[in-house]
Amino acid sequence: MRILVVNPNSTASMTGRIGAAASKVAAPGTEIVATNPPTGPASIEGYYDEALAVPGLLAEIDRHQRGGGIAGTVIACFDDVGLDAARSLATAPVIGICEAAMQTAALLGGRFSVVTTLPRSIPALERLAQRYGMAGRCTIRAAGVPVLALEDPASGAVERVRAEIRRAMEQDGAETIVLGCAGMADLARALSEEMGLPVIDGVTAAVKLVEGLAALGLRTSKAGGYAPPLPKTR
Ligand SMILES: O=C(O)C[C@H]1NC(=O)NC1=O
Repeated sequence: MRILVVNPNSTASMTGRIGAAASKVAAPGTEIVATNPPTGPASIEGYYDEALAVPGLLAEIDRHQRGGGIAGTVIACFDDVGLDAARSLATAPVIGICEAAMQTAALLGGRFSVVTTLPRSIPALERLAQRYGMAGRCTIRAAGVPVLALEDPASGAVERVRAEIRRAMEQDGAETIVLGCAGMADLARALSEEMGLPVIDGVTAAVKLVEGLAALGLRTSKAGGYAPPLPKTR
């Protein structure tokens, strides 16, 4: 099967790391097609960037869907940007990494903490926690690093993520940790071992969810809100 993993921001190096993390967990026979829009925000840090990223995201999904053979799509941005629109456009399942990570955390423990990048992203993620029924069992924190600092090994960003995870474990009673940025996808396994508790990345969790849904032959329902977009005729 082929799984489309779309990084909605336009930073190709981040897409490369996301695609590599996804490929590492993909089952034999699963091909990961990692892509990003050619234009749009280089990183998504708050509501304005989210809105700007949606047209490019939908164009990438449409382009690859027309090519055929896509078993499912992962929206590789922790803000789950454009998720409902993408589910309306797509025929196969569409999984946002925030929803995938939070649902996975709920299967592995009680309270969990999300560690994202900047404080300005926290309100949007709190809204998603409400939407996904997780608000009562999660704390959302920010490490205070710009998204693109994760692209620079010399930035100290990973150290700040580590320190915020430790604070979550000490202060929040976190039983699991969710990495709140697609740019952290390649950190989860090492951090799980280092911290001694499950550290969950939404990219890899979403890939396995898509594989499972595809294996069950399940697709997004078109019976209601996710019905295909209507042509606009006057
Ligand atoms: O705000 C964040 O860190 C999350 C989000 N921004 C982005 O460009 N990719 C992300 O996963």
